[in-house]
Amino acid sequence: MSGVRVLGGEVERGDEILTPDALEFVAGLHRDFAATRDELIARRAERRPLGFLDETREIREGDWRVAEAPEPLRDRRVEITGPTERKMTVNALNSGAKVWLADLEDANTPHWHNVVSGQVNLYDAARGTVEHTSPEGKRYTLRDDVPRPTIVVRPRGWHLPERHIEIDGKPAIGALVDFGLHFFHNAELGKPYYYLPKMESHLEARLWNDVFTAAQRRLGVPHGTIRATVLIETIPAAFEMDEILYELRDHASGLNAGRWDYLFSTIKYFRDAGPDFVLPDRNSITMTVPFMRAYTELLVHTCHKRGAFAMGGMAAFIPNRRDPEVTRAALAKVRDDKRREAGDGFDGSWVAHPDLVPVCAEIFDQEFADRPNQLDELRPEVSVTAEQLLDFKSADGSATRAGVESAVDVGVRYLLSWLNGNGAAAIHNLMEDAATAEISRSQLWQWVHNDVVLDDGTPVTAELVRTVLAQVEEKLEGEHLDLAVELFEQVALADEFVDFLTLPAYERIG
Ligand SMILES: CC(=O)SCCNC(=O)CCNC(=O)[C@H](O)C(C)(C)COP(=O)(O)OP(=O)(O)OC[C@H]1O[C@@H](n2cnc3c(N)ncnc32)[C@H](O)[C@@H]1OP(=O)(O)O
Ligand SMILES: O=CC(=O)O
Ligand SMILES: [Mg+2]
Repeated sequence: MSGVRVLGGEVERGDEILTPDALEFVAGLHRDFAATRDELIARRAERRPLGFLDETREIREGDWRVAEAPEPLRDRRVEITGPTERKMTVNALNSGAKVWLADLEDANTPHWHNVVSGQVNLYDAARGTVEHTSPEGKRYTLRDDVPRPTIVVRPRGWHLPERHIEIDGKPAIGALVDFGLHFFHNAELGKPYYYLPKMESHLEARLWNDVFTAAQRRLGVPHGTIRATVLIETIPAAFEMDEILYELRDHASGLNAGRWDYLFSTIKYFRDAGPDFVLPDRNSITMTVPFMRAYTELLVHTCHKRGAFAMGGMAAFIPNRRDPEVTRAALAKVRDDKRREAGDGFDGSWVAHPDLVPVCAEIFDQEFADRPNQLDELRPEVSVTAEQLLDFKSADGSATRAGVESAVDVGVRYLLSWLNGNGAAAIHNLMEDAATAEISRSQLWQWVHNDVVLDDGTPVTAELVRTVLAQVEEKLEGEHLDLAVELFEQVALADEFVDFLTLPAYERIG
């Protein structure tokens, strides 16, 4: 295992995951692909003018399809997402969903402990041996009377390092650590399925495809065993849906409309582009706003033309078992969201909480009748232009004081949770994770840097944000509060826009 050093501390059963052979496997992927990954990350900073690419016209106009879905991925009508913490792993597997998106990304803080224990839990989950006893003595075991979801793992995006593993003197790449360790230990079970986050181009999809091809060859796994669903959750990727599927066509199983990161990416890409690109308060940008609708319509159309699954996204409303009124409102809103997606042709959707599984199932059951999906809904009438995707003026609403206060409050609370190791949190009855927190802070950055004036006539300045930040700090407490406030100020206000809030935050955790 020359050239590989594990710098992270001991984690229970970590030796079963961080074996010399597994680390050698990850290092092999790193040596082959790190340079390309670095180049592609650097390319992102160019922020080219957006439009459908001339050089790939033949791919868009060509007649090709992705590989047919394997049996465990033919019916994806309800996918529950969640971190790979042990209790939640058991709960997700018992939830009745068709798929569990085991999240090493938006819902996870990549503390070394979470990275390694997440792999332990995934190992046990894949083998049906996961169980847990809570500190209060409650036993969690897998139920025999509920069909077990197919597990689809979401590794970190290309941007995050994993500095607890050093390869040839450099930090490892989070994406290759998460994928590599999972594939190495679980490929033999025949269902290495992944969700791929935050890509910005088909060249990044080509990189994943090359990683998959190499990984399968090295372990003697047949080409095409891996299946990946790509999140279309950045604005540049919306212009390359066909191309992304094409690059991954032997391994592709679908695209997902990751609405929260998509909004974040939109704000980030056009953060300094002037008033036509400024978005109003987060809660006024719903999925029926024309530019968001253009995105989901194009996604369903593209997927079904290519035989790929179109997966819906996350409504952030979550039930509260202690508050029936909150639960009733959340269920109604989630039901509306899933109804729209099912009617638009999606093949299934995401839920954040076990109590939402039946709601989503009911809607898609009705829509599918006796079909396992609706790949046959080709939506030939859909035609989406670049102008429609970029028509941000189509979002009605304004920037408000409540919007500023909520962005600061949610952003700081989320960072506090993240620093404490919980990458997803219920805040004011909404699911908040890395993607939604990115919207909070990037929106403030955009408003401050574009001289936005609130609907009550107040200009949004750094000073205003700092004043609200001080008020929020007063209300909160917790071990890492100072750090959460400091990080929030940096990611919301620093002159040089921070690409991802998780980058500086990661520097500060163990
Ligand atoms: C933008 C995106 O990327 S979306 C995808 C990423 N985000 C996510 O995956 C978020 C997933 N959801 C969650 O993490 C959680 O639901 C939260 C943090 C929002 C709320 O969690 P809690 O406050 O624990 O909710 P609540 O108290 O209602 O939970 C009730 C039970 O359901 C379990 N539960 C809640 N959500 C989940 C889930 N997603 N998966 C598995 N179990 C869950 C809890 O563990 C708890 O179990 P228990 O009764 O055995 O103790
Ligand atoms: O990952 C999903 C999103 O909405 O972001
Ligand atoms: Mg996301």
